[in-house]
Amino acid sequence: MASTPSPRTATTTLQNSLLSSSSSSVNHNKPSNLSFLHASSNSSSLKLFHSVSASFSPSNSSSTICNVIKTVESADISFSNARDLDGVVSIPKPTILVSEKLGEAGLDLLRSFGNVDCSYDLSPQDLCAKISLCDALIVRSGTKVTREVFEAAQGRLKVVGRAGVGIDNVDLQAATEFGCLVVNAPTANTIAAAEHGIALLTSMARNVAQADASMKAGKWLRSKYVGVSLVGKTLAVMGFGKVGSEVARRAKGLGMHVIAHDPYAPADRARAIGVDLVSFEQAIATADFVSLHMPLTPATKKVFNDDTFAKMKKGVRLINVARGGVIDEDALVRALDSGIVAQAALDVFTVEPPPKDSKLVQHENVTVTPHLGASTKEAQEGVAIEIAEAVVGALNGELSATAVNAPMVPPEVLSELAPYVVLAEKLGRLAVQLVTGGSGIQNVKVVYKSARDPDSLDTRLLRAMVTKGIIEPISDTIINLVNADFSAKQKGLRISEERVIVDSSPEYPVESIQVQISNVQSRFASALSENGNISIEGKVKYGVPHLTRVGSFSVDVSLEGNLILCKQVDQPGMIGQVGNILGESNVNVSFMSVGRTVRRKQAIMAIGVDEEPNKDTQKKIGEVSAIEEFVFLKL
Ligand SMILES: NC(=O)C1=CN([C@@H]2O[C@H](COP(=O)(O)OP(=O)(O)OC[C@H]3O[C@@H](n4cnc5c(N)ncnc54)[C@H](O)[C@@H]3O)[C@@H](O)[C@H]2O)C=CC1
Ligand SMILES: O=C(O)C(=O)COP(=O)(O)O
Repeated sequence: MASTPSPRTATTTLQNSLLSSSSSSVNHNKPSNLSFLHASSNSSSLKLFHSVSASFSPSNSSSTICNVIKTVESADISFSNARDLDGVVSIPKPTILVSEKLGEAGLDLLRSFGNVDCSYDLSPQDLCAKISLCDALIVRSGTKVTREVFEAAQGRLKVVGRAGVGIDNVDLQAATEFGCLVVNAPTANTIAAAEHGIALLTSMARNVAQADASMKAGKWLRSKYVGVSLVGKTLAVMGFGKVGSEVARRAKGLGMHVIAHDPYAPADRARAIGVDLVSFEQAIATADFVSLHMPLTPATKKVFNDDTFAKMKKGVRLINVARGGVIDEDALVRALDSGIVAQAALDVFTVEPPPKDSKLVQHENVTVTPHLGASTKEAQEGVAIEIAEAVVGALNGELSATAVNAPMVPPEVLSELAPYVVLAEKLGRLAVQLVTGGSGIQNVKVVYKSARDPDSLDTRLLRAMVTKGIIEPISDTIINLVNADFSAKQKGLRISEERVIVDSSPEYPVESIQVQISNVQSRFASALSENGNISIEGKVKYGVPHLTRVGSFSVDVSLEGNLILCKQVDQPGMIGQVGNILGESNVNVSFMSVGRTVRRKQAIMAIGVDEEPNKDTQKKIGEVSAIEEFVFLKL
């Protein structure tokens, strides 16, 4: 193949980084699963190969690890191959479809790399019709990138770029199944969203939108639109992440007393800007204003509902620039009608756009904006550049720090580590559930005992899976090998690793994995080791992950289903008593293990259960006199 690059093509870097000119198969050892461009040496025909990537969702980690090894060859790429006059084969430019308005600087960057098709307001049918001619798609929150879109792409779509934070409009599972990388731009619109939150807060307090509408209708209603002052009032920031902390900082500047609720934010980061982290109940019961900045996850869906509104101060005011789905919108209408909520200012809605006759939108005490949080010139330029760089990088086959669905590990490493990957995630998931809400997690240490030389043990995937286990239950980010470190850093989480070389068989990559979380309180004090850290350890036995240590106690339970940990006085009959209570409420016990430090003193009982025991059953377990503490953990 000729080596002179054509200036009219965008292929130089592609060729340099990805082109495998002599092999006819995908190079699995290359630590990238994006696109491998292969030019056959005896043919001018260019083919694009996709390696199917794995999704590491908790429910399917082991099966998809096997899938990752599968490689499929796509059809010939459809942009035509061209030869320059001097005979140099030029690879056609990729086509990038931009389906929503994107800043010019980002578009310029994309145009310098590929053919850019800006087609806004496409119907779902039109999007599906176009997508098979596109290598990349860039969207904001208005385009639904559904399974149908990936199906219609017929294997050509390599990357979807979300020019913003929330990726709830992209079917990530489908993207992963179709081998399509999804990247987002998580930082460039933080300030814009925070400023919009403050704009809604202040304009709501002074009835700016309502007064403006009434004047335009020819009225002069000075006494109707008397507002409320902000100084000295309490603002509860729900979700103390990137946007929430910037809102808090600004509200302090307005003279407000700011508290925040975020079970996973470090208290010292809040204290540094004069904000107290409090419990959910305390936040909603004491606030005059409540501003929402948490992600939409199963745990936060409709978390503001009839029950929570009933616990709020009468006359509370609510701001939402996060996601509409965290509020039960019907319950909010009821709370507004009853006066519990005096006013609400909303930028986001469960369905966007909301129905024209939405009672919430039409309510006279509600101020609305059409999802404008990220819509400043500056944020849109920033987001556009951030996403354009990520998409171009992905088309070049580079690792992306903001990839949300693409693990990149050689298949042979994956297959060997598969059971340890499951163990690592489960240990992370267990460890985070042992932390008392509100403690804030900062330091996590993962200790691998292994007989292997450190150089021949690649722990990136294991570390990523521990990180995934810790972060996913508390965020809407999907963690994988690519974004694990980035996400941990974003959340102020320091994950350190230690290798302990043991004298056992190097046939197995890892003997045990220990996860330690330091400087936190535990819901289960016995999980604290002598040095005060939450510490749990697991091993893989016959291919199945097992929990082998909790704090200073040895146990041996396979990590399947759910787990109850009890600390009790080591005496006869304990297994029977707890087993009976579970049996009476039809909770099936899959295994039990008792570990103790000293005979007839304290012991830990680990009980695997298929079903989640209800509150009554848990209460009964807690009432067994010899049981000192217990905790229910979902695996
Ligand atoms: N309206 C708009 O145009 C925009 C909306 N957003 C939305 O704002 C939200 C926040 O975005 P970022 O600050 O960038 O995300 P982030 O990930 O930095 O912060 C989210 C915080 O919520 C916390 N959290 C998780 N579960 C929680 C719970 N149950 N209760 C309280 N806190 C909880 C997390 O620990 C984290 O600190 C997201 O939903 C995002 O989609 C972001 C940008 C623009
Ligand atoms: O970044 C986010 O999460 C947003 O909600 C911004 O949405 P947008 O890009 O303005 O449609």
